[in-house]
Parts: sequence; structure tokens; C-alpha cells
Amino acid sequence: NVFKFLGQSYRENLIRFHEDAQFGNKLILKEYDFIVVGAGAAGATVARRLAEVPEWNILLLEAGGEESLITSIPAIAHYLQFTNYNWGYHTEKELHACKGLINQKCPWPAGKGLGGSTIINNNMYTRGNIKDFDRWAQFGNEGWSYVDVLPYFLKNEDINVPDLKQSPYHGVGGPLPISYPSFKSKLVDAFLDSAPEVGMRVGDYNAPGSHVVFSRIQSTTFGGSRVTSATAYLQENLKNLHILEFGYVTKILIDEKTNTAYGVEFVKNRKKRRVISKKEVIVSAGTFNSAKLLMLSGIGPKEHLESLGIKTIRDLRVGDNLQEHPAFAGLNFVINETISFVPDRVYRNFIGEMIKISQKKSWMMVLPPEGVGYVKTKYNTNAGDVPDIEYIFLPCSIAGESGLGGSIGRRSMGIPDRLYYEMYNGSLAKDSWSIWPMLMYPESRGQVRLRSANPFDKPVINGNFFADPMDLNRIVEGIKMAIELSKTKAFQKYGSRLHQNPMPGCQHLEFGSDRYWECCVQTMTMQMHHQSGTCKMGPAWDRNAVVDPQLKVYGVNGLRVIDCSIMPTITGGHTVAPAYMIGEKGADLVKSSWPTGNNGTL
Ligand SMILES: Cc1cc2nc3c(=O)[nH]c(=O)nc-3n(C[C@H](O)[C@H](O)[C@H](O)COP(=O)(O)OP(=O)(O)OC[C@H]3O[C@@H](n4cnc5c(N)ncnc54)[C@H](O)[C@@H]3O)c2cc1C
Repeated sequence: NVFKFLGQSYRENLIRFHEDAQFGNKLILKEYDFIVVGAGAAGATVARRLAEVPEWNILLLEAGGEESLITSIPAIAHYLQFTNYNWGYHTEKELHACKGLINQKCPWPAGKGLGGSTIINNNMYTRGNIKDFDRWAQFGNEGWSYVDVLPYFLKNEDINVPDLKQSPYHGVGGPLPISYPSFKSKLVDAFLDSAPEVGMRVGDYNAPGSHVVFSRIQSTTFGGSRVTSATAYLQENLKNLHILEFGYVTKILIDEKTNTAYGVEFVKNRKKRRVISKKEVIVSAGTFNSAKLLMLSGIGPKEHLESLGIKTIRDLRVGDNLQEHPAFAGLNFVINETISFVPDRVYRNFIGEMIKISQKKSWMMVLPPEGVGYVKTKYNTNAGDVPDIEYIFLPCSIAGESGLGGSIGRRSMGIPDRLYYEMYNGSLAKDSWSIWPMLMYPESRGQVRLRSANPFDKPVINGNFFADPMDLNRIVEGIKMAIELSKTKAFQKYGSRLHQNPMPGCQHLEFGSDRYWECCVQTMTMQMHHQSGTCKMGPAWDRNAVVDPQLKVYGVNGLRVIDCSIMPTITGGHTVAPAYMIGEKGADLVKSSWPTGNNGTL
């Protein structure tokens, strides 16, 4: 009975996915100490860390499924937005943004599956500015200053960049490998070489005191492959951590007499079920869905819940304070040499490209962005090292897309064909590069609301981008600075020149004027998908706070939110590193509420 034995061992190995009929896995239990909703960057981290306490059992419920071999290829991140790994949300019509995009709505992806948005993101690892966290602490969030959170960034990280291994600001031995992409283009070298020509230097943007620098991207990859939160935190087969895929949580169960959360309702295989929590329910469903789930459960703005016939348990400003990093992705600098990532060329030579993967020389191992630069515009009045624009450098541009596989980038941004072809006619599928100037600290705030009381309806999202005109001014300045950068010797070596077809809808304005660029940004707005802030963390006196600095929902026992939605203000950079940090710190906050002796806290 060797086969039976092997089969059994194989199944035991897969036991972490409960109720997987294919492998005869077991049913989940009726009750757990902790239930974590959502297996994204923060949720996977929290669940794994809580499972370090052997006497607790934990259920991790995730609405999507497992990642795959395909999702491990960094270069195809944009393709994944057209799969079930994306919740596929859109804003409503925006007043000041996305005016030229399909249906005049901004597409707003969010990842779905074990790994959450880390399955479909662009792998950029940037922690933000130290002042971002000091500001959170100054708002009254004790325990969240830079000094407080740095240990959690370090705990999460396993730095693979040789030069940074000795840095006290990088972690070694944590679950998440951080590497430079395995392959580097000549164009990113030009980007780095251009820095001194504009008074900048190359440095480690994740170290304090050097946040105004140019750099290659530190990425959440290992050996050229994507590393998700599931790969980093959920590979081990822990007996006390049960993971349920395709379990869509529809409501948090709250005892109204005691104001205590005691479990969740979820749907799997079209069946509605309940599971009970003995200690806490932890909501880590991401900025849109954490807000949505709270509101569906009666926690949210009273006037809104009442209008949908949902009984209000706690009147809190859930769904307000939505923040994001808008950007402009339309700049296209054409060059004279064949050194760019041109998808048509790469995909036509598919077999050759596969061979190059084994030699670590393939474009498939490059993230679409290769470099970042943090700069201060003329509007920046911050003292010291606090930039207001991030340059995202790409060895390609959306105009480079045409032919094979050549519409995914622009389609993911919602750019209609007419706008695309008129704008980029003459430079399609040519060698080019781009800089996307990204606004780091938006003044404008958006909002998430329920469309109905039906948990399967998509939320109503208003980005409210550029409601504060300063947000637009800064991006325009970033565009002009990027154009100046293209004139440096480093870029002129390749004959870089801006493709100058005027943008449809903006032709009436003088090409290159501030008004012209404002029009371009508002027509073809691009986003970074760093949604955050809808379950704001704040002290008791903050009327807009949803959770306290322990991440407990105000007025409800046994309920926390642990993900990017708790950010009072968005961090200056991409948000995955802070999401992991919030997960790590959140897990320690939970552990310290339920002391058990040695529980693995910092
Ligand atoms: C396309 C894209 C590109 C990005 N690129 C970058 C980048 O390059 N660098 C960077 O730093 N950041 C990037 N980000 C942002 C970054 O990935 C997120 O900030 C981070 O993953 C957020 O972590 P989270 O835990 O808050 O939520 P998520 O990682 O989104 O996880 C939430 C999880 O909850 C699950 N869930 C939601 N509702 C339910 C429910 N009702 N029941 C059960 N489960 C549910 C979801 O399916 C998901 O798995 C990108 C994001 C996107 C979408």
C-alpha cells in the first residue's frame, strides 16, 4: 500500500487549503480563536503571525483562489488585470479626471486571491518617507512613529541587494525577499546617469535621510519571479492555520446586546454559512472591501446605511478619506536604438525569450517600471527630504504597444482606441521610454459607499481626483521636469525626443503649456492603485476615525481592521511595504491583547 501512503502524505501536505474537494481535504471547524478576512499583503501576514501561537487556531477566509505559474512572471502584471485575480472596480464619472477614458471612468483594480493585490501588483518595494509615520503619531496614533514601525519593516524583509545587506535599514531573514530585478536595461542606466546632471544623486530611497534620490527599483521578486504575500507567509503547512479559498465573506456577525463581533457569514459554492470567532474577527479585505464589509455589517455613516435599509450598529465615517496616487502615463520619449522593451518584438521571439529567462537576460524578468526618482517641485515647501513627485521610469512607453500582445497596458488604463491611435500615431511599437510622474501626497479625498445592501454588488467609488487643484499643479510640474531630464546627455546619447502629437481634446491649447498638460492629465489620468484610508486610524477625539491606534473598531468589541484602509494619510511611495508593516504590527497588537507567554512578538 505504498500508493495509499504516498497519497495520504500528499494530501496532508495540502491540508492548509481546507475543503478542497479534489484532494479530500477536511471541512473547516465550527469555531476558531481568530478569523481573518482576506489573504492579501496584510491579511496573510496577520494570519501567519497569529498561528505562531500554538494554542490558538486561526481561519483565513479568502474570496479568490490560489496564484499560478503565470502570475509569477513580473512583466505580465498588466495582463492579470483581465483575469479573476482582479475585483475589476471603476470609479463613477469623475468631475476632474479620467475624462478621455472609456465611459469617462477610472479603472481601479484590486487583487483577489491568496496574495491579494500582491498577485497583480508591479512588485515595487518602497516604504515611504519617515515623516509619513511620524505624522501618523503626531495625529495621536501612539506607537506608529517611524521608530516604532521600522522594526516591523525589518521583520518582513529579506534583502537580497548585496550593497544593502549591511544597512541597518534593511532586514535579513524575513519572509519577503527584496531584490533588484534580475535583468537591467541600458535605459535604466541612462536614467541613473542623468541624476547628477540635474543635481540629484543615486541612493537607497528606503533609508532615512535619502528620500530625494534616483534608484533602480527594489522589488518583491526572487530570482526574477514575483513573490506574493501567500508565497512569503502561507507556504508552510501549519496545523493551526486553516485556509479557505473562494470563501466570500458577506457579513460580520455582531451581538448587539454586548456590541461584540462573534463570527462571520460567508458564501462558498453558493451556500451561505457561518463560522464563529472566540476571540476576534480581523478584517483585512483591502481598502475597498474592508469598508464595504463594515458597512454591510451595520458599521458606517448612519445616513448612508439607513438609506439602504441597513440597521446602524455604529455610526462611523467608514468609506471616507479614500486616498490614492494619481499620475500621468502619457509621456513617450522616442529613441534611435533598439534597446527598449517593445512587447511586439519580445513576443514574436517567444522561444528566444524563454531561453533568455534561463540566462537571466529576459525582458520577462523586468517589472514594467525599472527605476524611481523622488523629486521636489517648485510648489514643495517641505523642509528637508520630503519630495512631492515620484518619477516612475520605464524602458518602454504605452506607445510602444502595438502588434502582438500590444494593447494590454493601455486597456488596463481604460484608454480608448481613438485617443490612443491619434495620440501615438507615428511612434507605435517603436523603441521608447517613459517617466510617469506620480503625485505623492494628494490633498483631495475620495469616498467608498455601498451600491446596495447586496454584498455581491460592486461598491460606489468616487476618487474625487484633483478636487484640490494643487494636486494637478504638482503633476504638471513633474511632467515638465521629466521633459527637462530627457534633455540630459545621458538620455541624449540615445537621441531621446518627446513624441509631440497633441492629445485629442487638448489640441486647442498651446502644446507644452501648463494648461495643455493639465488637460492631458485630466483626460488620460493614470492611477497607481494605492487605495488607502477608508477605515481611518485615529485617536478617540478624531470624529473621522474608524479604528483606534490598536486597530480596534470604535465601539465594537472583538473586531479589528488590519490593512491599508487604516492609513490616516497615504504614505509617500507605493503601498505594499506599508501594508506588510501594518500586518506585522497589527499581529503584535492582537497578540499583546491576549497574552500567552512566548508568542513571538518583537
Ligand atoms: C494593479 C496594482 C498594482 C500595484 N502595484 C504596486 C507596486 O508595484 N508596489 C506597491 O508597493 N504597491 C502596489 N500596489 C498596491 C499594493 O499591492 C497594495 O497596497 C497592497 O497589496 C494592499 O494590501 P492589503 O492587505 O490592504 O489589501 P490586498 O492585498 O488587496 O488584499 C485584500 C484581500 O482581501 C480579499 N477580500 C476582499 N473582500 C473579501 C471578502 N468579502 N471575503 C473574503 N476575502 C475578501 C481580497 O480578495 C484580497 O485577497 C498595486 C496594486 C494594484 C491593484
